[in-house]
Amino acid sequence: MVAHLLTNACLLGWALYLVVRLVWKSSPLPPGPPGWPLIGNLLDVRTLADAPYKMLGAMSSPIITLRALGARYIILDSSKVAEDLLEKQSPITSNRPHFTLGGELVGYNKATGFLQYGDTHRKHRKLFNQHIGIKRSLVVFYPTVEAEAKQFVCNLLKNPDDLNVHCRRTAARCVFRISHGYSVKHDGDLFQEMSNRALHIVFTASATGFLVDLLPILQYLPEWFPGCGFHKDTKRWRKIVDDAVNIPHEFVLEQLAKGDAEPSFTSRLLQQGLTPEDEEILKWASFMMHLGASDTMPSMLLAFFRAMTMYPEVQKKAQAEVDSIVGDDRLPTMEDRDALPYVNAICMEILRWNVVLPISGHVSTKDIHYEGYLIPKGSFLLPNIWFILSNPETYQDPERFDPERFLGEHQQPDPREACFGWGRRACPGARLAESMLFIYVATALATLNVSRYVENGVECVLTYEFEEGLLRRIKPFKCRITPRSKGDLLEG
Ligand code: HEM
Repeated sequence: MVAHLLTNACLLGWALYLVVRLVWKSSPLPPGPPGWPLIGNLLDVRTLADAPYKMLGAMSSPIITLRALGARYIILDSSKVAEDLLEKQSPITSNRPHFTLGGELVGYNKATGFLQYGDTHRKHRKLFNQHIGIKRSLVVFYPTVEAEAKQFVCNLLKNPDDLNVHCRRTAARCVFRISHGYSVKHDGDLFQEMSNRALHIVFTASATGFLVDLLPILQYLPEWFPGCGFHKDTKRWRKIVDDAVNIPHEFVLEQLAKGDAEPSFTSRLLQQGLTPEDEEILKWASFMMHLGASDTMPSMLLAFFRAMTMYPEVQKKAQAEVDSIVGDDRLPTMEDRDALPYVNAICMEILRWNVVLPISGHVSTKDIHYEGYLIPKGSFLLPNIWFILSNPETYQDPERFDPERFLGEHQQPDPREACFGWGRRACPGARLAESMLFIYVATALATLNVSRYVENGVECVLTYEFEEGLLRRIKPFKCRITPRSKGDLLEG
């Protein structure tokens, strides 16, 4: 009798389980554009990789599915959806796509941004949070940022036509001092060259690694096998990346041994005493700071110069604010930040107007049931940062550079809640990036005038234009840079 009851209960339980699974699994995927036979939405995925902003917001749903080659790409087209999935469900939406060539073979899978979600990633984040994520520890680096901003405007005034080069160089210099306490000496500096080459490899490897990512078995086949020529490059690339990670780290160890180390992210952590495993984590986290900053920071500075050229009235208003608070006998510092709301609004508008990383990539590690849709385990979750920050329903006249949108009574949403991403993969360099942006912008406003470039007696008019690509870089442009009366403060 008891056995009979037990059998019935088991059968009933099993039937209930099947029904629940069926209902759960039968939820549809979020909607998406129709695909082609065999290739599905492969062409849309290609557009997504080449010029994400071209196809974004094309559908009325804030969550869209593209399907290609057996993979699902779920595009998150609103802040709410991104927050619901990446922030509120972060334990199961914080993984990264797996890269065989760039990741495993070249070694980038040890860098924060590429790590699979888990204990090692959590340790990386802890280092960032403790040392550049909170104001108390970040203040140590303010004097460095202020000194580098001053050096930047000096160099720019000597050679104003090289704006692009100066923006790249100053971002690299500033971050090297913060990460390793190393001062880049000159063009072609060994450390800087190593870092540039290693950073370049991550893009080349992800472009050429497509086939190996699709067919990981290729990594085990010999170099002479058709399609396996990548092995030759891989060994060379791995050495370049290893050097860029290890050599600056060894430099800090030497400086510490001599008692001569400039305070830096690396030196401060090494002084605490680390296990070999944690030291390895530190090396990659420090290296990752360069990758995090290398395209974003120069692009933010260029956007500032472009905006000042296009909107002279914004520049005038900001200069008046800086002059009234800072006076004319010193340069701005981080201490002035709270007293300069208009300058802060310019920085926020740069972050909204100039979205360098239009899209980021997470992977779900469990099935997710959201708003009646099923997002299966292993889907790519792609928050559409560019669209969120350019949606005309949120930001009126989005192509216009308008700091006023963040001031007064009816403020538009703060772009910092989207431009740095959401959840456990959100940018750990956000506070540092914001501080750098503020100091560079305030220092430039205090010391320079930016205006339209004049060629053959004709003023060059700039418009809102960016280059296509996975990173949305500002198109090269010319502007006129001249000193303000505070130019004498730059001496010495
Ligand atoms: C204005 C400049 C910057 C912007 C707009 C920016 C934006 C972003 C975005 C959108 C992500 C991806 C978030 C996600 O996947 O959800 C990211 C990741 C990251 N950023 Fe930044 N970033 C900036 C500057 C920096 C700087 C200066 C650093 C240096 C510390 C940095 C370090 C990183 C790292 C390490 C990651 C990977 C985080 C992880 O995977 O856990 N970023 N950033």
